[in-house]
Amino acid sequence: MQKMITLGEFIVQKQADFPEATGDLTGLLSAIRLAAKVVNREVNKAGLADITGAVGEQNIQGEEQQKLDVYANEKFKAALEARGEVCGMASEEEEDYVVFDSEVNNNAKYVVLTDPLDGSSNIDVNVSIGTIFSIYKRVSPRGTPVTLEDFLQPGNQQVAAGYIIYGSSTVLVYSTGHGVHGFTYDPSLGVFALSHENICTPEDGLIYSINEGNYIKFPDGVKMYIKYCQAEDEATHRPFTARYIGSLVADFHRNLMKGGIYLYPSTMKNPNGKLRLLYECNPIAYLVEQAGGRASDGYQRILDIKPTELHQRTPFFVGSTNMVKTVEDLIKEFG
Ligand SMILES: O=P(O)(O)OC[C@H]1O[C@](O)(COP(=O)(O)O)[C@@H](O)[C@@H]1O
Ligand SMILES: [Mg+2]
Ligand SMILES: [Mg+2]
Repeated sequence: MQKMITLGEFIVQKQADFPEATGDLTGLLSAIRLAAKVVNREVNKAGLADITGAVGEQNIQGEEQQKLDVYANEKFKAALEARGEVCGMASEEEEDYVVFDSEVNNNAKYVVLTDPLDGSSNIDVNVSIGTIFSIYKRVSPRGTPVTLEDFLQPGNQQVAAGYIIYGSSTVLVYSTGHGVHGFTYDPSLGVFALSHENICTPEDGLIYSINEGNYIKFPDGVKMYIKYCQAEDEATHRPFTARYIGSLVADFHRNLMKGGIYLYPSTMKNPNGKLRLLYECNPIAYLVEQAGGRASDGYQRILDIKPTELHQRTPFFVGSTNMVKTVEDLIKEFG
């Protein structure tokens, strides 16, 4: 029987690979692990009155906030603030960045950006949802309150990123720049156990994920790519299979494991697309590159985009390298 390796053990083992490590990132990751367990317990009750439905307020995105959006945001915020490694947080559910203003936190090294609950439209209909997180070292001096600049770093400066998917099982997937690893939650033991070490995504896949309901609003290059996916061609195993859950984390996770591409292009209504660069696209792009895949806005590498606003959006094409390259070529040719 293979020995179970828990997330906690794995993080500590990996820390040993870096003699200069201080243990701060280890501490931070264990805070995320704790919050994930707390949120997971609540997600499993989705459908019961006290955790179902909207809170009756809109967030900075103009979206109806769901009770689980707010709950997850509060639990991750509390877990991160309680740790001395984090000086501030930015979140989809917070209009401005949050300063953890205590002497210990002001002296901390890291900032965290998060989408506390991804796939909100699927909460009440029992479809997989998730949490996404992105971690940077601060650029402002330690011992002072965190600043906006600490959050507006390009994705290529991330020191770690990951997501939790609350699905048929709960899986935490993360990377600190040394491969992508997945841990499945064992509720009987209350631990995340290593289940997917060194995830690599195929260069070519057979799945495409896009909300085709927006088809007429898509740029021509994207329309061409959808037609390409649907065309008959045995040599390239087309037509590809269309799969769209409507939760970025769930669509990405499936495609990461099997090979595929997720597309959220610009539309006439959303010329910058829908997804948020800082806490949806950057962490997912970091993971896919660590797994051998590719992520762009159709023209440039997502991780090289220099952010200017906390909640800025970007078109997003992510997944198997050759599939993303194909849609990029069509966008460059047809717009
Ligand atoms: O309903 P649409 O327009 O297809 O958008 C679905 C996309 O929006 C999102 O729900 C946005 O994320 P949030 O739920 O965190 O706001 C993604 O998870 C998903 O991929
Ligand atoms: Mg989201
Ligand atoms: Mg969200």
